[in-house]
Amino acid sequence: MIVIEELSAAGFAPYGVALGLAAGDDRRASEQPAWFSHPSDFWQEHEFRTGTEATQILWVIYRNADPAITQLEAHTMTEQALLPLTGEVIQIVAATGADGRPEPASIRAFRLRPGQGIVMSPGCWHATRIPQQPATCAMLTRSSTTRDLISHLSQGAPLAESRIAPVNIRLQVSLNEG
Ligand SMILES: NC(=O)N[C@@H](O)C(=O)O
Repeated sequence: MIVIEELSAAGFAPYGVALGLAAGDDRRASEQPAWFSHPSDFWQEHEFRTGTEATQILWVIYRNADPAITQLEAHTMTEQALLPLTGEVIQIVAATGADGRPEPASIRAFRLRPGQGIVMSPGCWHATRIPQQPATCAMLTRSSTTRDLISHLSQGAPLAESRIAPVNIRLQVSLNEG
């Protein structure tokens, strides 16, 4: 049973970068490019990398609330960012084990709230669930990875830029679950 954790920079570090958590003072103290003024602040959270292919913005609507996860997906050529817009999502992540499959001991689940986000490192195994209501998210990914995924999903073509692995995971969705 996997407990759903609140997102934290340290907790997500093995899988990528947590976004939207820096407190005001931390933003101002950062060495990263930033500007702070009365009308608006902007600061760099991450420089997104998609290798030699174009970076793509996807709008994604997640509707799956099933606490049982039977497969994880990993994109091998690019980072992937997920930014909840209209509601919370639960991101299940895992590192790769010595056998090249998701490492069971590394499986964790993080609650992503609007205003937060994550950047998953290339190869980060993942699946997404919603706690209740469907949620629209912005996703940054790699155009060729999306084309490759769609051809697999729609025509069964072999994956070139992603991997899918079977798993047997169950999220703890209530306190009285063991
Ligand atoms: N488009 C795309 O890559 N989607 C998946 O990675 C996903 O996690 O939804």
